Amino acid sequence: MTYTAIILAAGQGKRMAAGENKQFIHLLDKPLFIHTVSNFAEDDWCSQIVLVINPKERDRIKQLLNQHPIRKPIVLVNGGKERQESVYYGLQMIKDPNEIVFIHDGARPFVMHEQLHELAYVVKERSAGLLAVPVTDTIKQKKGNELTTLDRSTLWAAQTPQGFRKQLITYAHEKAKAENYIGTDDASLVERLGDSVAIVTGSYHNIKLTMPEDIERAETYLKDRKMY
Ligand SMILES: Nc1ccn([C@@H]2O[C@H](COP(=O)(O)OP(=O)(O)OP(=O)(O)O)[C@@H](O)[C@H]2O)c(=O)n1
Ligand SMILES: C[C@](O)(CO)[C@H](O)COP(=O)(O)O
Repeated sequence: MTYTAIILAAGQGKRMAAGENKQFIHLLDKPLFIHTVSNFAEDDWCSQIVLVINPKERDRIKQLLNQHPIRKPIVLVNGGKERQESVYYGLQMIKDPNEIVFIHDGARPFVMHEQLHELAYVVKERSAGLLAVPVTDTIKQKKGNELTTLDRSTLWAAQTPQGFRKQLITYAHEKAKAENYIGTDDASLVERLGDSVAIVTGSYHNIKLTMPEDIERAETYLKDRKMY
């Protein structure tokens, strides 16, 4: 079985406050996005990679890809202002409506290949799925001054990759766009069609590097070399 990976790297990394897109932060020997792209390139089931980038960073990205050769075809695509727009532009590069497409944050370098394969099986059967983990904190909802506690046994923290048949996720994006809906992930766009999305239990190691504190944790994982 094979899939196409859309890897998103067109953000700004504001919360990381590195003074530039966090994708360029060096984790030990390589920039963050190179770790993520290499991880997918090393998965035999990944047939091609669509890397979504900020057009202003194209030259720098190409230079870094030359310095760190990737053993899979890579298509570079210009992203948009919002993550959702960036995904949409990435989807335009895939022609086969039945293709299994994994949408993945460039900021998550540690997803394990076994989980990619589990997700591919699920998408083949069910058309839509994502990696997620049960939340471990108690989650409070604050509306004005009123605090309520959500039932933790029903809560999952969504990760990426999120996988779909190309036709389904493209339709979900087009509908969201037409209705000015912006979701924080891609699965939510399919959920609002009334379609079901399957959960594959992921790993707590599949972190998204978001805040400065995440860098130390990521380097520890890389030193252990247990992650991929
Ligand atoms: N317009 C955008 C915004 C985000 N992303 C990508 O989507 C992923 C998840 O987004 P996030 O972690 O929020 O990254 P940033 O948007 O860069 O971070 P911040 O929200 O802190 O600015 C990242 O790999 C980011 O590069 C993207 O391709 N295009
Ligand atoms: C898609 C995602 O990684 C799932 O947890 C998350 O919603 C992305 O959010 P961000 O604010 O764009 O990082």
